[in-house]
Amino acid sequence: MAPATLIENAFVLTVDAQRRELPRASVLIEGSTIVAVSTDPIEAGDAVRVDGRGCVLTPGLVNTHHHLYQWITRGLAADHTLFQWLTTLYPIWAGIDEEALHAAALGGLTQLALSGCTTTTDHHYVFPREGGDLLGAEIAAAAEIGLRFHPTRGSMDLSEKDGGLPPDTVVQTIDEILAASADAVARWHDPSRDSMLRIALAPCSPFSVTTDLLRESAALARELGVRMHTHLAESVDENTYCAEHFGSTPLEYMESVGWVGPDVWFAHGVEFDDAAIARLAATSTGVAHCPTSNARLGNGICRTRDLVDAGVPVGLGVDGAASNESARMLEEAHQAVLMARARGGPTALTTRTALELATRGGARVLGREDEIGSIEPGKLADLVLWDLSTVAHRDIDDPVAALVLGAIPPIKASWVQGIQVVADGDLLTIDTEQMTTAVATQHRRLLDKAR
Ligand SMILES: Nc1nc2[nH]c(O)nc2c(=O)[nH]1
Repeated sequence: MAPATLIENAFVLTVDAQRRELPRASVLIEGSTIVAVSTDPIEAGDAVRVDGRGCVLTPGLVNTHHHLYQWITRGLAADHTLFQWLTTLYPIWAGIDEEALHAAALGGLTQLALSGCTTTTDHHYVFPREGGDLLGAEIAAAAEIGLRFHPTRGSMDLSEKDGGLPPDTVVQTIDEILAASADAVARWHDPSRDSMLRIALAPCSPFSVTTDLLRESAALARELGVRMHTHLAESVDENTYCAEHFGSTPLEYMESVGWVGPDVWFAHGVEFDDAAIARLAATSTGVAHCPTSNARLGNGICRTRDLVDAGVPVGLGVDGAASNESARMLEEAHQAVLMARARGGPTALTTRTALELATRGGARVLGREDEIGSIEPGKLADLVLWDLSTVAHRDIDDPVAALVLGAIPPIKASWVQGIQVVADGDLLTIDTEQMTTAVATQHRRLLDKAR
């Protein structure tokens, strides 16, 4: 068990139910859990002491949408629409294998950890025949880095020849997908309170999977007690596809196949209309808002204000690094504010709401609001101590403004499950130089394979 740790004299943004902000407070971690939060001195015996002066302590950020494999295909199809971008990249992604995914995941997870993320999901949906144990490779990477991980067993079964978007090389049969999904849950899913690893099922998008796969994946997920995730309402082209193929909007289609409820979350939701927002709220279906990716692909701006006002569970997501080359978690809070205000004016999203979406909002989307997402006794010790003493931050008096509107501050320390992962801006858990070399090698290898 990790030694007790006392973080002292930090500005603590609890993001708890009262949204308490404690200018000079201490937090005591014992084992995996926060045991005390106080503005009075905490008796901590021989706990390791961390000086939080000049720093702000937040809950660890929760990333609700990613495609880690894309770390090794950044910067391609830079000026394309979503459908053009996908059809350009599918043939390259068709070469992904265990080795490539392991390196890519280490790269993407490092970027997340160094931008304040302590829990991330991943939507892995490309399973080429010769790829090997792909989910196992990214699960190993997350364990090496030490992040709490919610990977999804993604899937595609509708290729171009059957009216879908992807080529034959990257789709599987329903039987293969369902067997692999059940196997992934049996091998890895840990439903316990302090779980570091939970699996969800995630057919890719309305234009890359069959209706049967959606129905059967939902039935299997509910039988196994795991969550469900997919891309939805991301672009106008997807609206057109759903209108032409199903005679409905994306959400009407998903609802018709059992895909709404508190165990479902959708990535993007740019195109949700008033009726969709009302249905999402009524069914407690979650949304992963990915502002940078939506802008990078020119898809538009999600109606965050309306989703939040309606009571929809909303978290933030960096999305894959092929559509968000930066893929830094705190940056999504910044972008969420900018995009909401570009769409809805200066009051459309406050900096504090953006911080909430990045923390307790994401925890709710992943069904972990009782365990992570705020700083309070009894919650798991997933914490980030941001150094606001730099020239970029120290004269911004409001720490939330400094964090959400300012440059991404260095991380003095972060903890996942009470174990320190980052110290003074560097990962403690892996050799980042070695990782950088492996990423470059795998990037080259994957592009060469596609030639
Ligand atoms: N932003 C993204 N949208 C997608 N839709 C789909 O089917 N795949 C993707 C993806 O990788 N990124």
